[in-house]
This record gives sequence, C-alpha cells and structure tokens, in this order.
Amino acid sequence: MTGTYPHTRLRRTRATAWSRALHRETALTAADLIWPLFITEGEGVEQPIAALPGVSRWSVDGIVARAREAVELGIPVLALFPHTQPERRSEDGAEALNPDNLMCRAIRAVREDLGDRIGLLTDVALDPYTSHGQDGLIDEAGYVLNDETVEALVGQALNQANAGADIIAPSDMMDGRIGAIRDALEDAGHVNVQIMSYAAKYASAFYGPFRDAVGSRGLLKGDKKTYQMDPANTEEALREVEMDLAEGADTVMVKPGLPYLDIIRRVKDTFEVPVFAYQVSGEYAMIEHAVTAGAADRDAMVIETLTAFKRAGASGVLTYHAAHAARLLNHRPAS
Ligand SMILES: NCC(=O)CCC(=O)O
Ligand SMILES: [Mg+2]
Repeated sequence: MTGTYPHTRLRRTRATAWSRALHRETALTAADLIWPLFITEGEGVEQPIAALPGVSRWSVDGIVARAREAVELGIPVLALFPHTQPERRSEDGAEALNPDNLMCRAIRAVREDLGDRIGLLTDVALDPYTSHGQDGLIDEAGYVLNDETVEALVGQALNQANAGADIIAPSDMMDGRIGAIRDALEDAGHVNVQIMSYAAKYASAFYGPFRDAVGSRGLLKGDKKTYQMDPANTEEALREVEMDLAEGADTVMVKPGLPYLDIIRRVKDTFEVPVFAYQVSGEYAMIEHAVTAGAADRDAMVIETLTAFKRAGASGVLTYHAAHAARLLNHRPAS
C-alpha cells in the first residue's frame, strides 16, 4: 500500500484543471496522427463516401490541398489509398505496378508541392487493384497464393519508392514479404525508405466502410481469413511482430485499433519498438453514427479513443479523425 485514507486522497490531484494537466501521464498531440486519404481520378473532384460520413475521395489536386492542410495542422504523415477505376482492375492487380497509377501520381504531386515537409506512407497490398478484391494473387480455388503474391508486392513497393514514398506499409499479411521488400529496397538504393509493417492485422468485421472507399466491397467474395489473423489470438501476434522485425521492419502496426489495445500493449512491452495503431473505418463509422444518433459527443470521443491508444503504448495512430483531432488538440482548453 502506498497510502491510506484520509491522509492520502487520490481526488486531491484531480480537483482542478491545472492539477489534472500537471499529473496527466499520457500526451496526445497532432504529431501522433497519421491521416489516411483516398485518391480518385479527375481534377477538382471531391467524392463523399457514404459509408464514412465526413470522409471524401479527392482527385490528386485535392490530395495536395489536404497535404498542405496537414502541414499547417502539424500532422506529420499522410497514408494514401487509391480508388482504382473498375476498368483498371484485373485478376493480377497489375495496375499496382504501373508507374503512372493514381498512387504514384499523388506521391509525385505532393512531393513536388511540399518537398519533405510531409511524410507519405503508402499501402502495399493488391486489393485496390484486383478484380476479385483479395489482397493477393489467387489460384483456381480462390486461395491467395503466398510466394507469388510476395513477388508482386515487391514490385508494388519499388514502384511506390521510385515515385517518392517515405514509408512502405505492407498491409497484406503474406509471410516473408517484409524481408523480400527490404532486400529489394536496399538493392535499388532506397536505403532510407522505411517499412511500417501491418504485422498483426486481424480478419476483422470493422473494415466494411474502407472496402466501399476503395471500391472493392462488391467485388470481394468470401473473406480474408487464410491470411489475416484470427481475432481470438495473441501469442500469434507476437510471432508475427517478431518475424517482421527480424526481416527489417522499422515499425509495426496493430490493426484494428480499439478492440486490440491488449495486443498493442503486449507488443510494446515485449519488443520495445515503435508500435502504431490503426483506428479503422468501422471504428470511425461507429463514432460518427453514435454522434448522429445523439448518443455521443464527437470531440470527447475522438480525444478519448486516441488518448487510449497512446496509453496502451502506441507511438501514433492512423485515424480518419486525424484532421479534426489535430484542430481540437491545437486549440484545446485545459480539461
Ligand atoms: N489496408 C487498409 C484496410 O485493410 C482497412 C482499413 C479500414 O477499415 O479502415
Ligand atoms: Mg507476417
């Protein structure tokens, strides 16, 4: 026992805003946030995404405008996801390797405008490019082939790095892809291009709105359980992280976010490396729908959930609320 009542009253330090500020263990700032953006074709285009109220797809010029906004807000990194036109999707997702695909054009445009004032994290997985919506190449039975997919992912990662990506973020969950991508980046001279591995990505029911955002919901048959992890597992998450670190991942991600805070904490305590959380589309949608229903206060929920990730050990959070949260954090009164 460190104290007994009444000499010790834990409410003493909670009595005023200044005292709560002084004793707060966890800090959340705009620099902890990664802002995901969806790219679409055209010029001057903003397409609201019905499944993600408040989130839009932007044409490349709009992505550049959002990037400027991020710099002003103090958000250090954007995560880019393309909405590939249906006619550019194929069985093998070859558009992922096209040096003029949406992703590469957006990277080059932001880089040209802002230089290295903002980081660009790019998703590596084939699902925005395949006609079947799976993250990899499939056989006749629809099984996602591991080694063949890794080869394609290496090409995709190099394509993004050549366009100017700063952080390659493989979200596909194939075995061995981190080592293969790291080797290829080294060989190509991209020695300072980082890898943030989606090391522990669960086969989750919380990804639905994202699939609408990138246009793969109607295409995907079946599920992703042969490569993404079983939500019941935690030991396996540690093995996934351990292997990716051994293969050269600079940082790791746990995904989804809030239902997996225990995994973030275990990974952080076990490996003592930077761990990032992905507050996914279904989590964002739950907050927004609760607000619309009058059941919750958006600002309070956003700050509380993001703070919880930091408390659990995350170095930062990828969240669709990034810009809103940054605005709140930059103008926050004491509480
Ligand atoms: N690679 C990104 C996803 O798989 C889904 C993210 C989300 O649901 O927000
Ligand atoms: Mg793995």
